Amino acid sequence: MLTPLLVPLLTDQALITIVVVIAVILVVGTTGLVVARRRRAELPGATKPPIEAAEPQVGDDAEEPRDTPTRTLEDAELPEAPAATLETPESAQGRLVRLRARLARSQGSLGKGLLALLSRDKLDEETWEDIETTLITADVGVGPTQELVEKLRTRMRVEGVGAAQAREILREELVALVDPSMDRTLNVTRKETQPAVVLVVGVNGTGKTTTVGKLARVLVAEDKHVVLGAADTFRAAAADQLQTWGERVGVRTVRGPEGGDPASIAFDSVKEGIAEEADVVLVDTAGRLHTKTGLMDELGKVKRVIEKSAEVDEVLLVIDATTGQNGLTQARVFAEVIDVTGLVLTKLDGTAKGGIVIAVQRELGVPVKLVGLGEGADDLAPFDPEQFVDALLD
Ligand SMILES: Nc1nc2c(ncn2[C@@H]2O[C@H](COP(=O)(O)OP(=O)(O)OP(=O)(O)O)[C@@H](O)[C@H]2O)c(=O)[nH]1
Repeated sequence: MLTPLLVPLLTDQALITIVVVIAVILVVGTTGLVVARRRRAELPGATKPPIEAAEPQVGDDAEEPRDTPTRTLEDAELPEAPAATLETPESAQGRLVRLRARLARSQGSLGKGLLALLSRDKLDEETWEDIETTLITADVGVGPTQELVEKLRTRMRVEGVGAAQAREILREELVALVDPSMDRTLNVTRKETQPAVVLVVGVNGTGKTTTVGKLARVLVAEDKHVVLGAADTFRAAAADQLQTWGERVGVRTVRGPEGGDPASIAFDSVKEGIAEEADVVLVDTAGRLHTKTGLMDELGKVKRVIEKSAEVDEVLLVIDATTGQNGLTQARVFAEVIDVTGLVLTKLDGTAKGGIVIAVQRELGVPVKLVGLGEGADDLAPFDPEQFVDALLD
């Protein structure tokens, strides 16, 4: 410390030097304190965006010494992975019973309308004409309508009139018309060395992809090992849509590039099914206008290519029940290019024209095996003639 006595003894130069030294010490000290505080404020937890590290140059020291302990996986906090919860699909049995109310709601005008007419005290010509109109309006088709009216006329004449008889006779004749003798079993049983292969076809928008997804759930509920083939390479979102359906129940989807060759994806999915020893491979195909010959021919190719490695056990044609007579025309054209083994009638919940079940079976001689009764994941049911007719008359 300089005393007032010593000050006069120092030269001006020495005095300036001492003042400068003291000033430098003060500046360095203050800066050090500020830096230390800032560092503390930047410790983890601060929400500052990360600053991109400048490339290290030759001679630069590494920021952390090499002996700093490396954080192990246990130490690092990882973001929590979303739990992959698989859904448990409803078993196929009893689905139609659950969906009966929905069917009754949409088809009420057909069943209950017929019943009301038949229960009249007097069945005159006008009433029979009304019965015919009700059936035709519900898309039963001209042939089956005339057949049914003929039978009802005879039986009502012989067995008498009245609400109770009318209901019983109508029920029996409708069931006969829907034909319970047709084999509606889905061929989804694995053979010794290969999975069952199901090809799903139809016009765009009828509900093919949705049906494949729903069907996968039906099969998973039966403990079957399923592989999905996304051979709809035409609609960009179809493969994603299918994959999402599969992931919900732990089913793998084989897919290819957008716009790729559907036949090669179908082939790959069957190959995968064989390798995984799957029970069933479900192949979704692109929707196509039945009027476009080239696209229709492509379907034949898809089937032939699959058959190089496995038999195709089911070709399910998906028909949108709301399209009425147009659905019938589609069915006819598809049946010409590929052997359809079963029909799926979708959107029966959205139309009163349930008579299409009868008409389309007649047209193709192929049974309706499944019906779609809503957009819900388990709203696809095996078709049962008796339950169907009961729902109409409820
Ligand atoms: N209400 C109702 N909607 C259904 C049913 N089945 C399918 N849909 C709906 O119909 C629409 C079309 O279904 P998709 O499965 O995409 O049809 P797609 O035939 O695969 O269509 P493309 O790939 O364009 O050929 C979707 O909105 C489905 O939710 C059903 O049974 N009832």
